[in-house]
Amino acid sequence: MAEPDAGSTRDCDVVVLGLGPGGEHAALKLAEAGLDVVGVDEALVGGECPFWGCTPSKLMVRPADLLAEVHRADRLAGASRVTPDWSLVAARIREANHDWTDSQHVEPLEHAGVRIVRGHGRLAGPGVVRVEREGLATVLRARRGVVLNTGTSPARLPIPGLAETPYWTNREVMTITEVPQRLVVVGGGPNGLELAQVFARYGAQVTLLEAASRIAPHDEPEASQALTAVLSDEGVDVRAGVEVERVDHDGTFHVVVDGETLHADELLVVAGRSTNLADVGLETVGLDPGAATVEIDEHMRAADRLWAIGDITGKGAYTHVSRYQAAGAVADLLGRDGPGADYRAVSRVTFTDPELASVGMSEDQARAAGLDVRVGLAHVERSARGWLHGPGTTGIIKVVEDADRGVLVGATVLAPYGGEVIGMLVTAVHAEVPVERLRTMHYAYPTFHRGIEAALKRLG
Ligand SMILES: Cc1cc2nc3c(=O)[nH]c(=O)nc-3n(C[C@H](O)[C@H](O)[C@H](O)COP(=O)(O)OP(=O)(O)OC[C@H]3O[C@@H](n4cnc5c(N)ncnc54)[C@H](O)[C@@H]3O)c2cc1C
Ligand SMILES: NC(=O)c1ccc[n+]([C@@H]2O[C@H](COP(=O)([O-])OP(=O)(O)OC[C@H]3O[C@@H](n4cnc5c(N)ncnc54)[C@H](O)[C@@H]3O)[C@@H](O)[C@H]2O)c1
Repeated sequence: MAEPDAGSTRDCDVVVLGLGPGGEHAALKLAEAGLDVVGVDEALVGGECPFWGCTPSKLMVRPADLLAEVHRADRLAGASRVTPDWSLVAARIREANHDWTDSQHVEPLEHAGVRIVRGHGRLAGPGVVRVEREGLATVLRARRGVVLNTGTSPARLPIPGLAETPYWTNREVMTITEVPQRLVVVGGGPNGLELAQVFARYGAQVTLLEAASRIAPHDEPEASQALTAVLSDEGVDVRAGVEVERVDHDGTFHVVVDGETLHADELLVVAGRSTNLADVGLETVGLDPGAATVEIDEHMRAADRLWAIGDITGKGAYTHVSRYQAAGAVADLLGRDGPGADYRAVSRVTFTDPELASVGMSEDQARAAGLDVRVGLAHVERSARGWLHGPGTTGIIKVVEDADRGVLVGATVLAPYGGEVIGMLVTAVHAEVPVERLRTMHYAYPTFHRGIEAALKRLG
């Protein structure tokens, strides 16, 4: 469908400003429901996840895990040999995202009737969006309202010298064709952990720098500790509680950390994200333009004729949260009754090997919320399946109970397939299944999820 002429004014039912995973889904569903929808994006339709986030990073994780498995085969199956070849990884990423073009995202939208407008969009009052491209402005007037889904960008760290160097963010690293020999990674969150392990497995000498006192600082300390041991065993130099004082580049990166200078061929900074809210006209709808996130109610309403979804809402910077909120906003825009958004059982998975998965509250968060907390901890390597699985098996399962109510409010699984094992704990937290019922159910032998029974037995 033709793009509305730049320089024109156009009426429609809904404008979706920012087409990340949530915006894309909302635009599609609203158009399929018969509304006249305009979708606006200044870059690639589909957002961060398919082009520079989830998909390419997992296309790196999968082959890196295979390399590790082949090495483990030596001890379990027989001598094996593999020659790491990054060109296969790079080619698969390029193929998956059509060489960083977005026709595979645009076509289904246009097929459903969504009109795509390219350019930088700003709110210009309730239900109005002004899009600018190459000096021309298009004004979109939405009868029902605007869905805001502008997402995030890599946080800019105020480290002296850094901005003058050609360091990598998640954008550049997804396009590389060669693995550097020496890599420094700044940030020990999900991004840094996944990528540090990938590059170490592909032969890079990796140093991982985390400012907090431990990597994965938002996860359970037992998981951080176990994951630190895993990465260290694989040769990653894990340094937590450190400060990067300065960065210089003269063909080589020189990274000053607590007085010591590290030298690296590449520097990857994945130390958090900033929401894209500074220049979207929040003030024109009565919202604070300096806010880090947009406050929403349980139907994703943020202001008069404005719905907000995705990372900008601060409810969990994950693709599945963005899609979940999109579904809620669509239902509200279409006047359909439905349950309000519920974030008690948001799950998240860091795709290291073993996978670090969690749901709901950590022990510290539950205590801070004033709950009467009991925790149970089981070690994966001490379980039957852990022992059978052999090398590469380490981890924990930790459950957090609200003892007053006798239900789980959170859980963490660090284990092979941890992202799958967490599934039943998500159900337990979401549906508030009584711990007594969880304790008396069947757990197949010998599975990883059987470790949940062991953790439940230790609640105390
Ligand atoms: C390396 C990496 C790995 C990740 N891995 C995972 C994972 O495994 N699982 C997971 O659940 N999540 C993962 N995430 C997070 C996930 O990518 C995001 O949560 C997801 O993309 C949802 O973002 P969003 O819907 O808020 O919008 P985004 O994906 O950020 O998209 C926002 C869109 O809005 C556009 N835009 C912004 N401002 C404007 C404007 N003013 N005008 C017009 N257009 C605008 C942008 O161009 C962009 O297309 C990862 C993130 C990164 C960086
Ligand atoms: N598997 C997944 O679901 C997945 C994977 C990657 C990213 N993500 C999402 O993307 C978002 C961004 O991930 P991320 O890992 O880039 O950010 P993050 O904010 O989750 O973690 C960044 C880490 O960098 C550290 N840090 C900040 N400043 C630092 C400094 N100056 N020096 C050293 N360390 C510093 C922080 O303490 C933190 O541990 C996350 O919110 C996450 O939701 C999800």
